Amino acid sequence: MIDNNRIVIALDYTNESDVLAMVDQLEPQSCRLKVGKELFTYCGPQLVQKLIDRGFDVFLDLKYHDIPNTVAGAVKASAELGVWMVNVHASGGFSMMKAAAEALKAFDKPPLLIAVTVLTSTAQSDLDQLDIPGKIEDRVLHYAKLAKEAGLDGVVCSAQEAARLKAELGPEFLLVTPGIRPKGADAGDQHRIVTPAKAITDGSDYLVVGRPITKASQPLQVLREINTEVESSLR
Ligand SMILES: O=C(O)c1cc(=O)[nH]c(=O)n1[C@@H]1O[C@H](COP(=O)(O)O)[C@@H](O)[C@H]1O
Repeated sequence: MIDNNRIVIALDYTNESDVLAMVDQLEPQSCRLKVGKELFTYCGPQLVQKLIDRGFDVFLDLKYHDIPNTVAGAVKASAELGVWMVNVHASGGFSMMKAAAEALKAFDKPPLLIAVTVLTSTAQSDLDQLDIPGKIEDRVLHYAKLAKEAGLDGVVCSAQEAARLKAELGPEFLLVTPGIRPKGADAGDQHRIVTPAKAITDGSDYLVVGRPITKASQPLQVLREINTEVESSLR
């Protein structure tokens, strides 16, 4: 069962003091935290451990994409760190995803393992430029089906694809959706954006939100507003 704590804050900072200045204002009951490539490269597993020790669920977003043996080892390391969620790139392929899922079988309380489908910063024109055929939403669905078959718990996608994915893959398969923008917020480099209310209504399980909160003059106020929007959409 998923609770009402649906927001995952993307801590895309460059140093520990900025992270802790933000995290000290937050409570584990009102959000989860995401550590991505930038922060992890600056501050490493020690900071992840500090966030876990403060009682937060941590999504380690390193988007592993490598040979199956290497990804299995990296996923195992993240489980040993005690994170709540970890991700791989679905485009790494079925064998790679399966190896990652297998690596977690040895753990009593493994992290949720999810696959990134097509990045929310990707537009149809980007796929065309890469000479990748087909529509984004079809590719997302195809990758999500492969991830489910490989034994993963869910996918990262845009909430624009959430309704279709929930209908095709069932309620238990988790949808983690970045590219969340409250009405009027700056899209930045994101292309496939959705409001918190629409994301929840369409079936997103967890909403990843970075800059709309972290760059706000009053981050806590924005988090509260988003949580209120989420709660009323869940009712
Ligand atoms: O895996 C992710 O978290 C991710 C996948 C994706 O498709 N798009 C995406 O934006 N993300 C991450 O989600 C966060 C979104 O941040 P904002 O655009 O600032 O809200 C960033 O930390 C991204 O690295």
